[in-house]
Amino acid sequence: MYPLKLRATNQWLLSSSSAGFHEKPAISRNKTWLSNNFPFAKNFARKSHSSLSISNALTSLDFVENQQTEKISSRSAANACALTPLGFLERAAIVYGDCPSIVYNDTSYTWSETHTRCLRLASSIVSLGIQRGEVVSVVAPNVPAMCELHFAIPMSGAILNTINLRLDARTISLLLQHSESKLVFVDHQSRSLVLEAISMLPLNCKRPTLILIPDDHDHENEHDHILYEKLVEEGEPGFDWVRPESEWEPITLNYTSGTTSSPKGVVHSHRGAFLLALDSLFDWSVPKQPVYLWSLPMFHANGWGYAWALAAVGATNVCLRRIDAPSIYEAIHRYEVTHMCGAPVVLNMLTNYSDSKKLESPVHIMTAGAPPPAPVLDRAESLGFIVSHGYGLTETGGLVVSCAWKRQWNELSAAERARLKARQGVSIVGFSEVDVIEPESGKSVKRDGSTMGEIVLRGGTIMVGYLKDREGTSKCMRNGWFYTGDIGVMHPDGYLEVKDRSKDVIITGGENLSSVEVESVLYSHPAVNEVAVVARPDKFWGETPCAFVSLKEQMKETPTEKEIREFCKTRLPLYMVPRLVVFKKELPKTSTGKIQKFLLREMAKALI
Ligand SMILES: Nc1ncnc2c1ncn2[C@@H]1O[C@H](COP(=O)(O)OP(=O)(O)OP(=O)(O)O)[C@@H](O)[C@H]1O
Repeated sequence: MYPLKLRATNQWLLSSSSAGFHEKPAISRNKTWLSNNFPFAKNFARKSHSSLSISNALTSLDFVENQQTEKISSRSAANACALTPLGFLERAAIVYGDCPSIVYNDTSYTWSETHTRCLRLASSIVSLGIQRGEVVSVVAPNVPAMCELHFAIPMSGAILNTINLRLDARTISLLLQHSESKLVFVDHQSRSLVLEAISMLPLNCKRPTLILIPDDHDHENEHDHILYEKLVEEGEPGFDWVRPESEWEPITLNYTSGTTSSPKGVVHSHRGAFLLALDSLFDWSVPKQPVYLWSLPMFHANGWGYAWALAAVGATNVCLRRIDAPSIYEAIHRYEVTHMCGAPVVLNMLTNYSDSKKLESPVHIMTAGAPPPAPVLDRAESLGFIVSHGYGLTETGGLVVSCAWKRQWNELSAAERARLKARQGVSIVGFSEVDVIEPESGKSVKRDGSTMGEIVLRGGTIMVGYLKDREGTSKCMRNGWFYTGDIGVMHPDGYLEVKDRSKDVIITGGENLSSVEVESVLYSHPAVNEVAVVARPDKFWGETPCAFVSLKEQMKETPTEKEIREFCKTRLPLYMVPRLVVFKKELPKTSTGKIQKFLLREMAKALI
């Protein structure tokens, strides 16, 4: 376990030998931090002088390296400035200064206003006593403050921690305690939830200060708290924001969705966030000044990195408090939305919405977060959505694999196009590598589209590590790879396809069965709304597939279990056909919209 010291940015991942930490001279701390985290810094840690600061360190390191290699210096203060996505905002204020940055109900700002508001906020956060490297949390939906805080918090030198507002008070309390959060920005609708979470903190834990983000019309309870707009008003517009001294400094702490286990605290650096933001724009071919609808919660991995990336292209951020089909369609129409992101569950919701009609202009939608069934992709495209498909984890900062589309595929039938698009694809250009490996040997599996193995990744956007969890970090980051815990196949054309999470694979009669494949077939049934296939213990086969199905409400005739099984029998080998089909009104989901298969597995077990 890392005893977390968040007070100085370069202390945050120290090893447990930090008992005498405060007596150490600054350079010694920097050396420990650098050498703990970055292999290249090992030389520096051994050789550098004790009076150097971190920013000098890189220059000094090269100086030492260059002396050894007698090469011309390649890295200097002029070219080794820390990469950070925060600079996008300064540029946006110049290039797109009078263009819309954020729109939400009756509120709208320009990029110049957003820049000034973020500087003011950042200076107020510093005035509240927040130090470089301390954690500041946000519990809010996709409202303008959420966009601003993505810049303002790290511009104050603090680490941004967005918390999923659909969590319960107990979990939020645990996250606040784990992150040692000093300040919490709270949307007025989550106020009582967060107060309850704070009341659950252990007595010896210092309570974070609460900043209320009120609604335009709701002034109740305002007097109890520091108000968001007050921080904006009182802050310095010309604040010299706190730049990272090293690009490896943490910018954000994101907790995973908790689909398979308790949420893990994933830390990303300024460097990782910068690389991901630019690469994501490039990979999706996002043009300058798109109109982007915030249908993906920003609290989910910083909206897959787009919370920062959109400033680089001067986008209009269309904020949305409620994420449901009528609100999304209304916003698309009203603001002439060009781009949006959403998990497959959102695509499914949009395509099953009874009032949905063909879009007036095409909308680019990026989907990820769970396997998108081919029939859902097909339906979305027929409505006028241009769907792109990406794959990533909280640990990768956003989407690092995507189904790069080939022009010749446009000639194929709609069903074939959807089948190809349901594959996760290839590494995005600026990332490094994706592979599927045999667990025992670590060798790449055959590129035959059927041999399953674990998906591994490497690239500049992989997290720095899990907070206070050295063991968990080294478990998934080893042998030069990040181990995803996802099972996939590699197709002969080099495209990856996710088959399951390792915990969700069903082993029946010794055969590995992909629940995702069975689900995809069930999604093509006209009466099926949502489906999840899980393992059910079986004395003879070990496990058999059990399908949990929710049906579309508007169906006049509902299918029977036998009919659903017959439907599968004509499309799947017998061993993949669910032995049992359970109809449910709704399937249990995590707060990021992922079906909680572990709960369904327990239900399936109880059905024996
Ligand atoms: N395009 C995709 N297709 C299939 N699965 C995907 C896709 N994109 C993401 N995923 C799944 O989502 C996972 C990443 O989700 P996230 O980081 O939000 O947390 P989580 O894994 O759901 O939560 P926890 O790790 O706490 O269980 C991936 O490991 C993968 O299983």
